[in-house]
Amino acid sequence: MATKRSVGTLGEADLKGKKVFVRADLNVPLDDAQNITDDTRIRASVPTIKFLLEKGAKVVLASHLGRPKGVTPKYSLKPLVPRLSELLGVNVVMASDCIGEEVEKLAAALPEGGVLLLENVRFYKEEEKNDPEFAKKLASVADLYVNDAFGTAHRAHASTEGVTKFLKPAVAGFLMQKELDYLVGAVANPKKPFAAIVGGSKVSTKIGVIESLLAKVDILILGGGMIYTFYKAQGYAVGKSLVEEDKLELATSLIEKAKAKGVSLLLPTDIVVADKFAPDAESKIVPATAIPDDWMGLDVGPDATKTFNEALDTTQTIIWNGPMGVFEFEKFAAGTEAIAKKLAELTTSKGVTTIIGGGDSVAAVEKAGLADKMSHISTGGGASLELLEGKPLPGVLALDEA
Ligand SMILES: Nc1ncnc2c1ncn2[C@@H]1O[C@H](COP(=O)(O)OP(=O)(O)O)[C@@H](O)[C@H]1O
Ligand SMILES: O=C(OP(=O)(O)O)[C@H](O)COP(=O)(O)O
Repeated sequence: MATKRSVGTLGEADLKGKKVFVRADLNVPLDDAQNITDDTRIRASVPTIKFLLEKGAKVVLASHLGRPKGVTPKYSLKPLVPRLSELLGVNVVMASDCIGEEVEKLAAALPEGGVLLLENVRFYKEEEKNDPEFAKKLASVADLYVNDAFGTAHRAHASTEGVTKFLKPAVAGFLMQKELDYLVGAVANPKKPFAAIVGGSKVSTKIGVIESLLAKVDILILGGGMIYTFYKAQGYAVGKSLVEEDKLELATSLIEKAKAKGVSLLLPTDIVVADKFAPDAESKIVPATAIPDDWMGLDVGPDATKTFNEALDTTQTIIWNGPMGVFEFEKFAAGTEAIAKKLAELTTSKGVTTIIGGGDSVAAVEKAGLADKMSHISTGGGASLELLEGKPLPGVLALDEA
């Protein structure tokens, strides 16, 4: 297994009075009014932080939110403060930056059992560049490091990887440990037939994962924004749908590879198209081969759902990452809801192992009220897929050995 599991964890170390830099993945979905629409990732981060507070530590909490280019108010972590404070039972103090003088002062003033939330680390381009100077600045306000950001463990960024060069010990939090324990086990030896369902909008990241998935799975179902690149590669018209022009050749070769490996690669046969990207768009169901000009595919159609369900009925293990459509808009939520229902039914009535990963996929399952019916809800979509591929997760590799 490429990602070692025996990472150091929070033990009985003397934490009293220590400043602990906790990297969490608080990348939660927010609506236009900055309300949190799914707080799964915040709730999942609570046990580690609470443990530290109960031991008398001072927590400096860091996360990214979204993919901002520079300082962008829309991606501030401020809207998370009330919910975090409520869940932790303390008044979380928020800094207006993640490094610098103000942060240093606030960190120095933290009482035992206090929490300082830093502003979005991705407001600095140095974060994603894993810049050592930036990592050093982040590290300078703490005594030790805890990484609980499983959802970001596949990124070698300053706050997930670089910072471990400056803070020792560097250990995994409870969420990180729980995710690795479950996923490494389930993925190393999946009960077969094994299916992966991949959708969502992060096409350029996820299309690369598909190649490795073909070596592991028996069935690969594609949905979401992923599919239009495949259609275009096959010569179909895709209207205004999401397409990654530079991935067309890759899509063609993936279709061929799936055939050669005997993997059943299922692309939707029908699509729900919209005349604009909006909740009140006009919509209609069309064959995947006949997407009209000026329309865009925003969900998979009912025939596709039927075919997917039949294929899933034959499986023993299913990993799902990425919604089938723009489920945030009611008109385009049916394909995603159908998958959520099918997986819940297979888990509860047939004992199929179902693993759901990714902020938005989990939000969709929560929205459908089915989260407690799945075998494992993972806080990482891309991270769980990369783990499944057998790729090392830099955020995990950087931690101390147990
Ligand atoms: N056909 C589509 N066109 C554009 N966006 C889509 C489409 N289908 C799904 N999406 C969007 O994909 C987003 C989730 O993508 P992604 O971040 O890759 O998933 P996850 O967070 O589960 O890993 C959702 O906000 C959803 O609206
Ligand atoms: O939401 C996340 O990933 P996911 O959508 O694959 O679950 C993580 O917070 C990582 O975010 P990134 O893909 O912008 O690095």
